[in-house]
Amino acid sequence: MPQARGARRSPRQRQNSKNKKAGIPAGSGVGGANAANAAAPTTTTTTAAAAAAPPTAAAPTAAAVPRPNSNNGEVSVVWFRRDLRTDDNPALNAAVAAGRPILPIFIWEPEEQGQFQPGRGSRWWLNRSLARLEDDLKAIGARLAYLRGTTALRALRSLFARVDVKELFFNNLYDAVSLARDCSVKETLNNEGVTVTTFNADLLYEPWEVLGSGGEPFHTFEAFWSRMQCLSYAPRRPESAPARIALPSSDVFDALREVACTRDELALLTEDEDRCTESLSARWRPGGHGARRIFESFCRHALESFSWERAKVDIASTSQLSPHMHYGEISVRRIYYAVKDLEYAAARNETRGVTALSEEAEPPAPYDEMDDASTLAVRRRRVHEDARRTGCRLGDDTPAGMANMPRTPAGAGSHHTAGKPAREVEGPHGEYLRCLGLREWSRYLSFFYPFTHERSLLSQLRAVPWNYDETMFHRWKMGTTGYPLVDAAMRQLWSTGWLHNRMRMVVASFLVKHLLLPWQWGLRHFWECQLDADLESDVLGWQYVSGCLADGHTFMTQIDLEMEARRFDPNGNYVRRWITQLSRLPTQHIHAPWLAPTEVLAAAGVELGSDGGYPLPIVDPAESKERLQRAVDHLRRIAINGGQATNALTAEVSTAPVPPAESGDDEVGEHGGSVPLEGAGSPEEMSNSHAAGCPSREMSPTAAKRSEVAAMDGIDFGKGTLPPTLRDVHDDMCSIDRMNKRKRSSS
Ligand SMILES: Cc1cc2nc3c(=O)[nH]c(=O)nc-3n(C[C@H](O)[C@H](O)[C@H](O)COP(=O)(O)OP(=O)(O)OC[C@H]3O[C@@H](n4cnc5c(N)ncnc54)[C@H](O)[C@@H]3O)c2cc1C
Repeated sequence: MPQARGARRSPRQRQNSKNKKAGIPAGSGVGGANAANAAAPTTTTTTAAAAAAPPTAAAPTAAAVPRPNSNNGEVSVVWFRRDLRTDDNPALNAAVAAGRPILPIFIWEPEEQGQFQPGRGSRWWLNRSLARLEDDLKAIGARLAYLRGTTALRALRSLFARVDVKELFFNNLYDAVSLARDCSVKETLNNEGVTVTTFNADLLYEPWEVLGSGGEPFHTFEAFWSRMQCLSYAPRRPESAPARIALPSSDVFDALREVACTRDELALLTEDEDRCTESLSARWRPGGHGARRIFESFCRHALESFSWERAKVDIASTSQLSPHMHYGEISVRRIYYAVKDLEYAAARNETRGVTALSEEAEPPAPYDEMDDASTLAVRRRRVHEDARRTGCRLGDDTPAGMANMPRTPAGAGSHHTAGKPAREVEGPHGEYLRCLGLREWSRYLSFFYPFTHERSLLSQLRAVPWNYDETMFHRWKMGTTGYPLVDAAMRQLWSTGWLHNRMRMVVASFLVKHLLLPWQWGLRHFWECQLDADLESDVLGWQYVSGCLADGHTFMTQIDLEMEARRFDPNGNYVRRWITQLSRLPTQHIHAPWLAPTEVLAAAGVELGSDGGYPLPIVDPAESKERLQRAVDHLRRIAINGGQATNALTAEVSTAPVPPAESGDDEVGEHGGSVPLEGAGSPEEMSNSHAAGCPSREMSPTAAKRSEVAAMDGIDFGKGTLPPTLRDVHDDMCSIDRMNKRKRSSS
């Protein structure tokens, strides 16, 4: 059927035309969507998607990089980024396998990271984590070199001008900033005669391994998670650290002196910052050893009760591994297999320690791998079966393409959940594995929609009439909003650099829905303070809470602060811990001190609203609801007017009330994501592309409620324009404009 003018192309069509431009035959799978391609190394192309895709031994075209004069011997360089570990580090292991002496490097290029250069908390962590990595590398005979540059490419080129580097190895990252940088590094260096090889060390599966039946990316967590668990092969097994690394010759280190510096010279923290962050050392132990210790202790004490206690904020209910995981000090595959191992042992009534964490104690039978040849054959067969089942087209079925595939087949006895629907196979630690799934999802979203750190995924949310009130923003940051739960969390964030997920959701929702401040402001503040500041997870959290995602909170619903407080801090211990002014207030008033009788306040020594006392609420709940309602009306008018923004915010008074507060059960991604998405094109087009990829699923109660409200209002706030491929990063524009153009052209 001929495509209507202006009609939206399917992801497959887009991919094919992108491939065509890059000289890749249609259906080859590059940058696209099939399991065979997923794990196979591919040649670098010009897209950001390709930045994360490992290249094959692509014949370098020209040797344009200035080569060193001295003949100091060929070396391989391993570029450490957010994989600060020697254990399960595929880039490091591949460099060892290449057989040359190895030079491990770290590059500090904050200018290149622009507004997303690491904040105070994150730099504190990085500094200490690098020190631990130095030790770990020293233990296997290697020396970490530090480079400083305005861009990573410049730093690498100045190194390559002095040292004879044959090959550069690094592990993939998926945030928008890294994707763009890595793409240019790969392309330039490959063209200049240095082979660049990259690996997956951050995820269970690469984003392009988990796609819908039409090869399109998912846009709801449930669909993604179900598909991920249905893949017919398990995530690749973690690899041990190399026993020994060959040092380059002393000439190399002499040459290095001109370009390298010490960790102190990187000046990751100013003196003032270093002083301010002293208290962090008492609580956190950055580095691989600290990560393993935390994880083991979590497995022993909290994993068992994680599924029902994880929402409690007044106890250590979660693993608190996020900063360790952000810097890759512990591999997600180690964690995954350790948890699976415990599940498996529990199912067989065995008592087992966290064996997968210890390198000496490799897990027994079910994890045992087959020899390489049979593994490859099994994997190849499974990929074809998978492709047949899901309707995916396979790319080149070359041995080179298959060699890099995950190696644990999901055969009988394996406790990977291959081939079964997600819900059926969730074991006792399913909730914890879901958290790892959310982490994967955050990278997935960032990879396929790399504009989400700036703009809402759902396009109509880009027109919110925000209340740009800096005083309110300041009070939110300082924890002086007058709402104890919010203030306690903001003070905890300020002083410890870490927050429980529930609290992140509460303060984020308060900023967006109660104060109507832009979520990007909140993200910036989080970015500066968090020890675990992680662009992909941060974006996922903020977009989820702000109503920017198809399966997140809706924009029009406010969180019920009092209910949250009573559910997750029932005794007020959390508030008392962080707001000493309120510590003597009885529990029944601790979450709403403005409602407490004067004599109770006086007895507890609480002064409300005075200098030095606890502030009165920054906004009246009723007023904030009205303001949110006006914003919703505004968005509704835009949608009804076909995208024409009107300034008369108060001209029409909607009869639809702001829906009741959301249930406290909403963890990120918990809804089941069943609201269908619709692109700017017709519903028919969409059913051919996006929706077709999502496995059918039951509608969750929240989603059903939301659809009901939307139907009453005559508008579906779950609908939006989702640019389906990376191409949209480059030509994405406000979808309202696009919608108008399309309307004009069709009329
Ligand atoms: C507004 C907002 C901002 C956030 N910003 C960040 C951030 O900058 N960095 C960050 O790591 N997490 C962020 N999160 C996600 C989540 O809050 C943290 O990952 C979690 O609280 C970390 O605690 P934990 O290690 O004890 O997690 P656990 O519950 O023990 O989970 C284990 C691991 O799974 C991953 N994980 C769990 N939940 C999520 C999630 N919702 N999204 C992504 N990964 C998850 C983390 O790596 C975590 O360490 C944010 C959430 C929200 C709502």
